[in-house]
Amino acid sequence: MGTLRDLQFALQLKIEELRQRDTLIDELELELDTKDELIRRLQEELDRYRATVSVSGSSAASAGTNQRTKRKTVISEPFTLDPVTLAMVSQRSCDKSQESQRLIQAAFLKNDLLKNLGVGEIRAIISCMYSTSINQGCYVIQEGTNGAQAYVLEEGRLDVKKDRLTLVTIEPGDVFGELALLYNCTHNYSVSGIKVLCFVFVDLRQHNASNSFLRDVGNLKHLLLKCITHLSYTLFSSLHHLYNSGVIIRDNPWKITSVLEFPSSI
Ligand SMILES: Nc1ncnc2c1ncn2[C@@H]1O[C@@H]2COP(=O)(O)O[C@H]2[C@H]1O
Repeated sequence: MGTLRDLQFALQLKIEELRQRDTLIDELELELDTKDELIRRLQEELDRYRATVSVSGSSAASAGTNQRTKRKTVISEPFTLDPVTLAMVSQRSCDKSQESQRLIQAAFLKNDLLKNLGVGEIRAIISCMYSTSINQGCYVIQEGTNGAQAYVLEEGRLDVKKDRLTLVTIEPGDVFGELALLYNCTHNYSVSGIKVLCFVFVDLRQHNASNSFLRDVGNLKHLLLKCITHLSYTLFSSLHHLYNSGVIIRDNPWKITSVLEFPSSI
């Protein structure tokens, strides 16, 4: 049987062993964090690469239906969309030419709020968008109305107005109406034009599930939230404040520097 001194010595050895293990765990956790970050960046790179490949030229379009179908099922991590839903969405797609799809995709990729979606997710949304035309002198969006839809302009020109004053002009390939939709508030600006063609992106949060098409694609509402989670909280607060006080924020000078989770109330 060991003496008290032996036991104390054994205890110290154990304590030292535990300390070394703690240090090792800390190091491994750090390494894991670094690898997670690397994976995230590579995933972003991959998404960007896939988007570029699919946007570039019609040669990709002629590469065969099989390849395209396969690409449609690619979903970016960590925001996953149920593959079954995505498949159903794709099958029920509203027909669009390759050219229109490229125009919408490019519009999404140059929009600060939408560009962080994965390429598979952008395609899922595109497949649900439908085409509409606006007659001469019509308002596409009226200031103060609910943000139920967002649009991509296909043809023509539109004016963004506040108190009848034109602030900016929307060109083909621009997304508009997305601010009220994503901030879940009313439009702060009116948008009107002469003879335009738009693609409409419906807010799935505001439709009841009785419509089977919308019920099937109901999961896409998470994509809207994903757009918002890609903005830092500070940036969002500033934008939200400016947006609600009627200041133009679309061409904002801020850069998105970090990715933070939002409180669930947003
Ligand atoms: N500089 C701008 N400032 C604010 N809105 C703009 C600007 N340019 C285009 N818009 C669009 O005009 C839309 C009006 O409706 P929303 O406020 O929902 O979203 C707005 C934007 O999509």
